[in-house]
Amino acid sequence: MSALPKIRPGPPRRIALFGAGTVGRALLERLAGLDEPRLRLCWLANSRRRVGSPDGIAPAEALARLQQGEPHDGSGWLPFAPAPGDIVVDATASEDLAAWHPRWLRQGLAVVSANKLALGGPLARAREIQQRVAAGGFYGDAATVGAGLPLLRCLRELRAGGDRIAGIAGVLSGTLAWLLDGYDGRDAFSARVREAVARGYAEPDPRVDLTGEDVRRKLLILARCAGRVLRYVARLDERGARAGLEALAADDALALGRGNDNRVAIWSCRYRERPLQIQGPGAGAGVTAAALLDDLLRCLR
Ligand SMILES: NC(=O)C1=CN([C@@H]2O[C@H](COP(=O)(O)OP(=O)(O)OC[C@H]3O[C@@H](n4cnc5c(N)ncnc54)[C@H](OP(=O)(O)O)[C@@H]3O)[C@@H](O)[C@H]2O)C=CC1
Ligand SMILES: N[C@@H](CC=O)C(=O)O
Repeated sequence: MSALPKIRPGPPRRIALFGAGTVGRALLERLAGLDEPRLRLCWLANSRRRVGSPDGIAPAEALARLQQGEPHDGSGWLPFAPAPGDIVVDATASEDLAAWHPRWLRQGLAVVSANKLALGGPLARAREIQQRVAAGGFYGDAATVGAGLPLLRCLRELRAGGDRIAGIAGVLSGTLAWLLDGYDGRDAFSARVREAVARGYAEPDPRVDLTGEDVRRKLLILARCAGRVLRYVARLDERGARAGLEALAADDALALGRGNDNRVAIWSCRYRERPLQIQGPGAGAGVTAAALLDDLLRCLR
């Protein structure tokens, strides 16, 4: 058994915490119990109010101080000149704040996020975050998938060891797992959903859980971490027809198209080992109108 890693000694790191809901409050409780002088809470905001103090805010008093705080516009702007070593914690589900993550990293700040919209959102943003981390930035994403289960860490360690991730399957929604576990249809499902919200399992908007959007975000984060790309693939074979999201290896034939490309592989008696492939823009007025004109001209033949 190895010894617990030592936390490096050093000056206090200032923390700016965005979000004082289920997760933000639980973090404040943990900070209050930790009594770690090197983590100094200096800034706290919810969507309406903010409170800041360069000398630090006692985590146990932070929520009471937030109630008296000044109005907050919901942006990720920090009221102090950010210094390297400062840490921003995003415990919101705010798209506006997710857009700040690359900007915070550019400012030299460390970012710790429970918000899945940064790594599970637009590709350009996720890529910039990955590039900043590769260049030495710190981005803590453990809470974004599995609420801290060592999933992303495990994938990274496998890949660092030269492994190639061939597939991932999982039950990734705590809310859906809890809603379906033992449900016998006797109680109203809506009452069960309300209880999942009260238990703090659900997203700020529980429709994000119920529609599968939360799982899609997590799958995207996992796929990006595993070096795979997501494509919505239609398959037709002797087992039947199906369509859905698939995580493909980056060099998979179906993953290579760009933009609005359709890419189709056809297996036949003739093309048994390597499929015949057709690729090109699969949507747009110009190409569609040209196809109509092709058919019109064929009528003349
Ligand atoms: N609950 C869970 O088990 C888990 C949650 N997560 C993630 O953690 C995040 C937070 O979830 P949870 O705590 O349950 O959600 P809550 O709805 O309980 O809390 C969200 C908090 O974010 C605040 N907020 C929203 N927009 C802004 C903004 N622009 N600036 C500052 N604060 C803002 C809200 O303010 P206000 O109070 O004013 O509305 C609220 O305090 C989500 O991204 C979720 O996906 C990740 C893993 C597990
Ligand atoms: N709403 C999410 C919370 C964790 O990410 C879930 O139910 O899994």
